[in-house]
Amino acid sequence: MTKIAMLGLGSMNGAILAGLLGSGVPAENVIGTARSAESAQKRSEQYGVPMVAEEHDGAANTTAAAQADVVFLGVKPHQIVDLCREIKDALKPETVVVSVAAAVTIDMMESALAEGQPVIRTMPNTPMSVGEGVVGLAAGSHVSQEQTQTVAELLGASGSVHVLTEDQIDALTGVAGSGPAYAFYLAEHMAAAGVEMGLDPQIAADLAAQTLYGAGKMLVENRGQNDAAQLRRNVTSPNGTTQKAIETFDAADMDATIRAGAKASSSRAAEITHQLRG
Ligand SMILES: NC(=O)C1=CN([C@@H]2O[C@H](COP(=O)(O)OP(=O)(O)OC[C@H]3O[C@@H](n4cnc5c(N)ncnc54)[C@H](O)[C@@H]3O)[C@@H](O)[C@H]2O)C=CC1
Ligand SMILES: O=C(O)[C@@H]1CCC=N1
Repeated sequence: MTKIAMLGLGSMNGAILAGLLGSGVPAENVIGTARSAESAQKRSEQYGVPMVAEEHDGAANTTAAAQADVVFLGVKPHQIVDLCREIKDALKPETVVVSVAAAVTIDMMESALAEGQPVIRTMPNTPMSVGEGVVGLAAGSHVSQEQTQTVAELLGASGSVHVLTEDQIDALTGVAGSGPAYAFYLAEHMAAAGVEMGLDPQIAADLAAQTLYGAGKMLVENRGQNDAAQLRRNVTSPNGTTQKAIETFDAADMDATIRAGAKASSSRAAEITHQLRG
């Protein structure tokens, strides 16, 4: 069975790991690393996988990477290239290096690794932790179809996988990578409105959460039949309550604001790429 190393087991790698474990990958086939001993201890208790802290063992990343068939890089974008350099000589030639980082390009990683090392750039989102994620995947120059398939299958257990060209990854970041935050933002403010109108905060939060969950489920189950606009129209009675809410959103240009926000996320990814190139 595929041996997996998760270097930098924080929020995003943790979300992927939760999905992997939920899909039946045995915990003993995974090894994780974190910077601090405290964080390693916490993640080990959370997921039941062996963890090594860089703070305790300077060779934590190389030791973990050397054992793996697939290595997930889950550190911050500005740390990815250094981490590639660090593990370069420890990797088996056929080990696939999978980055989850925004903005770090395949060529940046390939240049920091041994010639011919397979690299896959992904952009996942945190709902992978509950098996409902989205992940975009772009394969580097030295990745076989079988290797892409192996990684797509690992990730596919926790969400829908879209194989894209690398120049489409930033767009996916703007819609889906950052997207859960847009939904949480909506939930925050729907609940706040409920509290302002006199509801108990816990009840208001539950109403917002369940409404977004139910609406999301309807969107998914109606794919190919009724799109988001049609489902919205189905809720909107002429001259009724929903119409008033949507008119209020339109008057504030919320449609344009949401598009601008998603594009700003995508542009920020491109800007970070530019900064990382120096
Ligand atoms: N949080 C999110 O929703 C998403 C994050 N990402 C990407 O995931 C990456 C990580 O982001 P988060 O998980 O949010 O950050 P995080 O801070 O939760 O996780 C980073 C982890 O890396 C560890 N770390 C730092 N330096 C290390 C080193 N030298 N060796 C081993 N471990 C080290 C830290 O201890 C921490 O556990 C970023 O590159 C980000 O672009 C991608 C999609 C979504
Ligand atoms: O905010 C970020 O930079 C990361 C990448 C996509 C979602 N979170």
